Amino acid sequence: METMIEVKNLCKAYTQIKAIENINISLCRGDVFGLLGANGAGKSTTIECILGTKKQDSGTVSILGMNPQKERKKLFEQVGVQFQEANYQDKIMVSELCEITASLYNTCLNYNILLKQFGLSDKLKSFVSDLSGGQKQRLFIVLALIPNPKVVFLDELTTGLDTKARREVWRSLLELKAKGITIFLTSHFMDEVEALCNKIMILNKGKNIFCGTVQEAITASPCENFEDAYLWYIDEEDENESI
Ligand SMILES: Nc1ncnc2c1ncn2[C@@H]1O[C@H](COP(=O)(O)OP(=O)(O)OP(=O)(O)O)[C@@H](O)[C@H]1O
Repeated sequence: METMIEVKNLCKAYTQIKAIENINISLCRGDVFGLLGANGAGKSTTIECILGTKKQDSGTVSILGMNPQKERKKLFEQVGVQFQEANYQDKIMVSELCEITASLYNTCLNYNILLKQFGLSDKLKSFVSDLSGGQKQRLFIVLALIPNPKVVFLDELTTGLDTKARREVWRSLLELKAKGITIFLTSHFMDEVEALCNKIMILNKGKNIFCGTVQEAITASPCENFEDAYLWYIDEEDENESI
């Protein structure tokens, strides 16, 4: 199986705390990986170190066989990233933002098709600033997909989306998975993780406390469903710490 993302012994500390410690992740073509953990567990730090926008203290990262800090330009032709808060000028239309994004890449998908897929066709001539929170979130996923990436990073995938929009995003992502795209996502919703991810990692205070499939997580816990199992892992860890 072709390895798309390989992270070895990734560590990063800030002045006050060790944000992540010895994180190892290996993802193949078509994997949908969910990085889970409470607020402050270290998910964003992990993603930023993997993308090379933060420098790790130690450990190595390879995406599509490239070093994200050294081969940025070449690598990011093939990697899509969903930004939580994009920096765009105030009065820009959806079509203009898509056009500008497309102009950054050598090869692109037709953004009109992507907008349709994510239910935004009728917003083509709207200002981005006039979109609802959920519409913006979907637009950011579209922007991440414009370069026709082999790997996409989606941070807090469906935060702020209504039930129907979430289901539509899931459906679109499963289509991407079927095409062999590797998806790295973070989410606070266990139903979403269950529906999409074939591999998960639970972080607690920067440490990997579980890595495997959703089913393995349930089986290795005393719980019957994934959300209970997730909470059990985190509580278990916190209790061990306080002993
Ligand atoms: N620039 C920074 N300087 C100092 N500490 C930081 C910095 N960024 C993050 N931290 C700390 O590192 C820890 C991990 O933060 P991180 O943002 O990676 O967590 P997260 O899992 O993404 O959280 P959330 O779900 O709230 O987005 C937290 O304790 C946070 O306070």
